[in-house]
Amino acid sequence: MPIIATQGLTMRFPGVTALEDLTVAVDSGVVGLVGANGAGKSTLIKILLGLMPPTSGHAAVLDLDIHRQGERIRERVGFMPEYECLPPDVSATEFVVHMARMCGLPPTAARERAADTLRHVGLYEERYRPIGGYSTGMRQRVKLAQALVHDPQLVFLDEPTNGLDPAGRDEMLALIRRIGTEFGISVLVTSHLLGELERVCDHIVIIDGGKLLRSQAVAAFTEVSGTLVVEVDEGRDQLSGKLAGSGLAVRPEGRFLLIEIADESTFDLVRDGVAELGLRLIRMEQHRHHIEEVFAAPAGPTGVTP
Ligand SMILES: Nc1ncnc2c1ncn2[C@@H]1O[C@H](COP(=O)(O)OP(=O)(O)OP(=O)(O)O)[C@@H](O)[C@H]1O
Repeated sequence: MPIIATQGLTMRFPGVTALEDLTVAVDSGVVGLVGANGAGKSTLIKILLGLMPPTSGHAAVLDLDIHRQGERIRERVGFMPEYECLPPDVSATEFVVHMARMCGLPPTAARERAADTLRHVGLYEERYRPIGGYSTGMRQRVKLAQALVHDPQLVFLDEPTNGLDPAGRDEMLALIRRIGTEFGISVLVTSHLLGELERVCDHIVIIDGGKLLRSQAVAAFTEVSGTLVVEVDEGRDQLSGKLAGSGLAVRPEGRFLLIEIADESTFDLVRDGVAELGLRLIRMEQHRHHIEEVFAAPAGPTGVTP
């Protein structure tokens, strides 16, 4: 059963079409929704939560109809909004307990769930301090905790890495991956950065101007290429010369040597070359495509998969 399925979903605001004839289905796991600012990501989330009826088309979330079963969808789906929505003068604990109570949990269960969830998202002693004094990273964690506190089957995370520094982004992305794997909760996460979602998602949906550009498993985007990446501690140029002399197509790129894999013997030639020169091999692995490279290339016959 797909966790999300849309059929001809269209949303028109006066003067702007936010979504246009969007038909897509995704299975459980960590799903990335990528698009530039204004592509229609937040609009799609609001429609999927049953908060805003589309102009036309249909959609189901966890097999529940957005037109008729919005309330049941919201019982089973957590939502982390993009915008700032936290009260500054209460603590994270008070806020998340309140949200758990709003979801129908009795007082003791709400307190226990809130404590567990805040710990899972990495908020410890600071959870007793007013939210007003929190960093952006801490606020994002509180928003995430309130989305998870009622133990949903699926969470929608709208731009969770927004405003975070590189270390904060990495931590948030790792947390999102854990939600999908350790906690077993499916995730729909939006970002305008394709590269960061590639790292944590099983499947990527790309929209542009409200239209579906691509929907594909990440593994299919990042299939291994015919290039071998080799890194040695020192002696990169020496090795490059030796391998070229053995008939391999070699080119340096930064600290690495990129070598075209002719056949199985390529691996042996590299191993022997490194050993004969007495170099220290740090890395030898088959290069993987990144999603961004796929998009930089002109669309081939299999380019668009609606
Ligand atoms: N309530 C509204 N009334 C009018 N236009 C709207 C409304 N909500 C969204 N839009 C427009 O619809 C388009 C899609 O907006 P949406 O917020 O869904 O994009 P997004 O991909 O989430 O972008 P961002 O990352 O900037 O939030 C934009 O052109 C936006 O201005």
